[in-house]
Amino acid sequence: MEQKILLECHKISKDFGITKALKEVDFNVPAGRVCGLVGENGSGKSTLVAVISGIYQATSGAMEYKGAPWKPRDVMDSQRGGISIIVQEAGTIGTLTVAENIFLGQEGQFRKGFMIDYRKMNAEAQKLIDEVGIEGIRSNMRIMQLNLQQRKMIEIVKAYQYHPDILIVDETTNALSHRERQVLFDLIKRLTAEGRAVIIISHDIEEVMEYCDLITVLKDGEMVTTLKKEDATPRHIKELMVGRDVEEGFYRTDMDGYQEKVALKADNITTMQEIMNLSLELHAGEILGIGGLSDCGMHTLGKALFGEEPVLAGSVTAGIEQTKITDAETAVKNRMAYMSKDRDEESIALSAPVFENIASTGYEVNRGFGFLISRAREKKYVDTQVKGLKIRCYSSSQQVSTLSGGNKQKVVFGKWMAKDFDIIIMDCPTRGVDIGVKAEMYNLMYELKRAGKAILLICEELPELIGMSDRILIMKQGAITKEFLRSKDLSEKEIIDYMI
Ligand SMILES: Nc1ncnc2c1ncn2[C@@H]1O[C@H](COP(=O)(O)OP(=O)(O)OP(=O)(O)O)[C@@H](O)[C@H]1O
Repeated sequence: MEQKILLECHKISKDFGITKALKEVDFNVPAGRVCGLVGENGSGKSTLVAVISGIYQATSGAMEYKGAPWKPRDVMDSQRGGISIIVQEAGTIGTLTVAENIFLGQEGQFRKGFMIDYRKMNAEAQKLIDEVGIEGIRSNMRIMQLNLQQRKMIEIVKAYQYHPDILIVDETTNALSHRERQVLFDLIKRLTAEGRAVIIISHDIEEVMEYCDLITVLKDGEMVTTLKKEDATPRHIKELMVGRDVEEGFYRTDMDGYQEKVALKADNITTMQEIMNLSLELHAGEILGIGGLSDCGMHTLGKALFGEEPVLAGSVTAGIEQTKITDAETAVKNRMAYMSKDRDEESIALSAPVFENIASTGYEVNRGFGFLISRAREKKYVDTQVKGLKIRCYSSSQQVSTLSGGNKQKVVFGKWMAKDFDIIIMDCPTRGVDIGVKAEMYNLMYELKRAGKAILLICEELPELIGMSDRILIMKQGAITKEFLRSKDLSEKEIIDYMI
């Protein structure tokens, strides 16, 4: 049965200076449906939903929502009208409580004379948290006490509080663990059952195929097509996105081993939170995968190994001399590198250009005579990464905050790939990047392995862990529960049993 159309976008265009992010895009959102938006990094997905939700005004084109013209002035205006968005970027403030974040800009409803009734605000926030189905977060906690995925869950509550007719979920699932994803998809099912609609942006094509009724493909700012789920296959969608046939299975296929030499060692380490008496050895030429649910401690482990999280007992040692790693500076001196999962907060300088971000890891190697930096050498250092990773920017002087999400991630990747290191800790390195670039990143990781580098791959995607690792350590409640060796027969199911 044909569904009533809630939102119609006619010929929407959006220019940012010389960048034409959207070119006359037509897009419809029917009631009771989940609409997927897919496309390569920088194809215009976030810009389209930003126009729909009032973050940006379109350069030209028109929208109609429930039969009336739709032109929200800003996000608040859009929320009041019935369209809420969970943005890709971090959308919470660390120093405020969960409840204050949820009701930011809406505090007036809790005013009692000159005061804010925080007890009532906390109770209302808790009610919403419970309604969404989130466990383990209290409304009076400070956001800074929460990890990235928990903060993302609060953004879901923030968007949900308006009981929107259209909920937009921009690249949210890649920040969430399996359990949290389920909470979000349960919420989406409830909303669509009530006749509301959801727009999901995701690079996980299998996820899009599972949950979306309609799938719209964008390419270079243009709408390619909209397919019904029953008419789509993952391969066809990928082909439409990239513009050519995409090979399935882009992981390494070899069964090569790794060297005996230990590059990094954790000996019985315990941290303030999460890690308890954990030991591991990472070898030269090895990709050691670390998997588990998001609260298993694997992200903290990455930080602890790089000296960014205090180790209360036990020790971390690295390099030929097995130097004790107590802080990030010592880690870098011992030829270690670290890519954090929390891209915007911990991995890049958003307000700086692409050039400075990548060049920041190369001051030593790009030095000419004395302390002067060789501009030519530095330019080559940056250009190699921009070209190799196809970072979509009008020039390397573009500010990183104005890049698309996946292109920001490429900057993080490029900045570390440019540097010469022996050991790298990668926490969710392919988060938010499109399939073409993922393949390129996997290739680079394999090249690093072959060159004898030691790679610790912290990852929530089991196919990636299985496809890339020489060994996999599964963690649960801060400890290692199982070790798997590289095998062609290893299945996701076998691993999951040790995660939950
Ligand atoms: N504020 C801005 N200023 C300048 N350019 C911008 C701005 N916002 C987006 N762009 C550009 O518009 C283009 C489309 O970006 P958009 O974020 O919509 O892509 P996307 O499809 O969501 O990509 P991703 O999958 O990487 O998130 C990119 O080239 C991006 O650099």
